[in-house]
Amino acid sequence: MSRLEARELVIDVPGRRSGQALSFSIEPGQVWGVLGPNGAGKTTLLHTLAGLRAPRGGQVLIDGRPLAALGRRQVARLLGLVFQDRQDGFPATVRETALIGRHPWLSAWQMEGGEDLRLAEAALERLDVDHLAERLVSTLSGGERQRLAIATVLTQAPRIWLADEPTNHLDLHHQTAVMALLAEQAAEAGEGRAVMMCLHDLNLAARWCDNLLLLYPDGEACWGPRDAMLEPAALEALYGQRLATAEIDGAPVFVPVR
Ligand SMILES: Nc1ncnc2c1ncn2[C@@H]1O[C@H](COP(=O)(O)OP(=O)(O)OP(=O)(O)O)[C@@H](O)[C@H]1O
Repeated sequence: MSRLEARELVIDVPGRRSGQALSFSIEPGQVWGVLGPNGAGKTTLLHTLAGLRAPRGGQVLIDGRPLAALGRRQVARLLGLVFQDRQDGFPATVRETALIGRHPWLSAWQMEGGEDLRLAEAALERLDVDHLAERLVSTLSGGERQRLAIATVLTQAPRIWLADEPTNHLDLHHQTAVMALLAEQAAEAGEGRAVMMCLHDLNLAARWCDNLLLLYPDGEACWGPRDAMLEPAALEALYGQRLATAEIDGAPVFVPVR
């Protein structure tokens, strides 16, 4: 079990005055969504929580220990990040790429073993890219790449998931499948994981997240249980966009109004 905590955290958005200090804790079993318009700082927040960017102030802690005090390998075992953008570093197949998820668990020159391969194959199958295992990543479609990125983190098997727009490029079926996977990671009996994701789709957030953090372009923020945060007037202010609201299957649905 691992909990991820932001304590008086001030993220460093270049060229912007320091925004609100963020103090929240993502508990095992919880699924948090980060909402906000383009440029609000969602990716910056996720990268700061992952220890890839220094904050202007405050701390990130895992199970009460400052991230800065943990080694990179230990962080990589505990925390997985699905990036919004990715480049092909060198030619690699889909299977080889998924296996990169095992690197935090191997020593410097250790080759992946049978169990690593089994985990990678299971993750590729779960993300519906197992039929592409021999293909070069450079030949994949946008949605296939996105599913491989998630399969790679699934192979890594972290206790904490940070996902930057995990449904980017995905068709409706795969959007739902990925949200179900992330919810399942959080809910897993006995070993629930802490999950936080940035989302642009309010309706996915309303359906799948239990806590929401709203990030405004001026650095202000608010967070809390989903139902309290899905206030139409607050969401309209967040996006500068009028919304119509309905309820389907017990969950609110938001539609932009022209
Ligand atoms: N290296 C950098 N140099 C200058 N500005 C930067 C840099 N990195 C990020 N920014 C700026 O910081 C702001 C926050 O960026 P960030 O990627 O966190 O936003 P976001 O909320 O994830 O946006 P989006 O919804 O478009 O993905 C943006 O205005 C961006 O242009």
